[in-house]
Amino acid sequence: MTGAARDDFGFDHVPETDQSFEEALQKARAGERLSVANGVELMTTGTDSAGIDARRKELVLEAADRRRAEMVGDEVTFVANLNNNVTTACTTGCLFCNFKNTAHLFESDSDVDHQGFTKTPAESRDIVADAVEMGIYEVTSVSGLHPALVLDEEHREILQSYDNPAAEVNYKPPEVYDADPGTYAEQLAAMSVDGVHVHSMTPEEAHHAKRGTDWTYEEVYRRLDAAGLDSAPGTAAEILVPEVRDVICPGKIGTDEWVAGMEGAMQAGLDVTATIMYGHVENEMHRVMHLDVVRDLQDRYGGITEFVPLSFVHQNTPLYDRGLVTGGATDDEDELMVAVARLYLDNVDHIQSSWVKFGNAKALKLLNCGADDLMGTILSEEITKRAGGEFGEFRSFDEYVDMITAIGRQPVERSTDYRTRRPLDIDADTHGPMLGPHADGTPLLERSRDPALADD
Ligand SMILES: C[S@@+](CC[C@H](N)C(=O)[O-])C[C@H]1O[C@@H](n2cnc3c(N)ncnc32)[C@H](O)[C@@H]1O
Ligand SMILES: Nc1c(NC[C@H](O)[C@H](O)[C@H](O)CO)[nH]c(=O)[nH]c1=O
Ligand SMILES: N[C@@H](Cc1ccc(O)cc1)C(=O)O
Ligand code: SF4
Repeated sequence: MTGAARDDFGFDHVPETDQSFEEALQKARAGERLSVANGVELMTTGTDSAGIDARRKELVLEAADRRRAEMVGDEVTFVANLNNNVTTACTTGCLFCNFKNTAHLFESDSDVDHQGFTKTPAESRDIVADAVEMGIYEVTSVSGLHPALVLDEEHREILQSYDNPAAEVNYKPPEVYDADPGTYAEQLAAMSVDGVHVHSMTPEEAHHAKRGTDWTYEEVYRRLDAAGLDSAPGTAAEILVPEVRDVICPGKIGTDEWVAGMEGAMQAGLDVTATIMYGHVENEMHRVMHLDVVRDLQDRYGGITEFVPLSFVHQNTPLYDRGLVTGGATDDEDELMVAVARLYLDNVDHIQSSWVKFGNAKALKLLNCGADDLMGTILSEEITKRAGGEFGEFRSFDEYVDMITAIGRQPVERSTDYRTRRPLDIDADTHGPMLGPHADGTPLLERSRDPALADD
């Protein structure tokens, strides 16, 4: 187990079943659909004894690795992408998050210093344009819920029509703040440089983009699509069980709302990803219940391109500061999370191993536990770094080739939706992206217009 005192929360859902580990393993090996009880048996290496059994764990990892090979083969994919976070101002206050800064600090009359930022649409465009010139295929943009951020001008008018917009619908006009983020539509349009793929608007952000209106998620995502959105990240999922959300993110949308947001995105024709953020107060039952919500959603809509296990980074977070946790997931837990995700999610093709959360060595190990994707180049990172993560903000194509060939697999540059795939020539002298609108095979940083980056 982790250092988390998980028994202290009095949860209704606990990792207990009337099933056996052996039966669950046998079903997993046979490719049969697993029940929640089966998943818990695998995730705990058996509820018949406490702690992780090393021999049983190896059997679960082996079954998941074999399933990965059957489902998607030996290629390891990654995407040439940039993270561009628009603002760190947020009013939600999730206890696992150190990315956000309390939104009122951003107001012009605040004299409290803070490390946060808000970019205007023009600033976002410049940052994305530079990365597109370097050869990226995708920009990922996730942000805090800034009170001045609205979907579009029609949304702003609706919010302004309330008697007390700040109290009723969490809206304050941009004039109150030092920097104006514009609207979501303006930000998406600004980031849509030369056809680069824009991956943005989590269900939490979509909820913010519809606050105070009777718009459906489908309608909101259609408007965002028209503004330039290409696919949506399924973060804000955390653990999709209400009793866990009550502890770690009471201000956030609930499980049903997250599902409704994802459904709306898929109804609007967008691909989505799905995530889990684990290794804090939750137990193995919660993790598997979460996988069940994702599998059910995928059965109904089929638009989830990948599942991303995000291991909780604890160092600088309120959960850790307040003593609610004493650490994150152990190596055993990370391995079993990836493996059981592969075995449980029989309808999701790709499982991501995140080097920014795990570091290179563990990320590679997880590619032998059921994962087949190694994330993206990202070029900059704020969420993990601010939480205390230590694995940097960028990986080059050369590093990707070195890492993936070191475990005997084939590196493949992918599009966000995985439909376009380019196996890399591992014998070439240098490796760079080829799929982005301006990509020509030159290594990413060599083509930067920003001298500070090019000198790296
Ligand atoms: C920081 S939020 C930004 C987007 C938006 N505000 C939202 O909540 O969807 C994106 C995701 O980062 C992840 N995250 C935040 N803090 C983290 C931490 N300390 N460790 C791991 N993941 C974290 C959470 O899964 C969260 O949903
Ligand atoms: N896993 C993390 C990601 N993943 C996003 C991917 O890089 C990519 O955008 C997605 O696969 C869609 O193509 N990004 C982070 O910033 N941090 C992560 O931990
Ligand atoms: N930005 C998120 C991760 C993420 C983004 C997009 C995705 O599709 C998946 C995961 C984080 O750092 O935690
Ligand atoms: S996870 Fe998202 S919603 Fe929660 S505090 Fe962080 S930025 Fe805000």
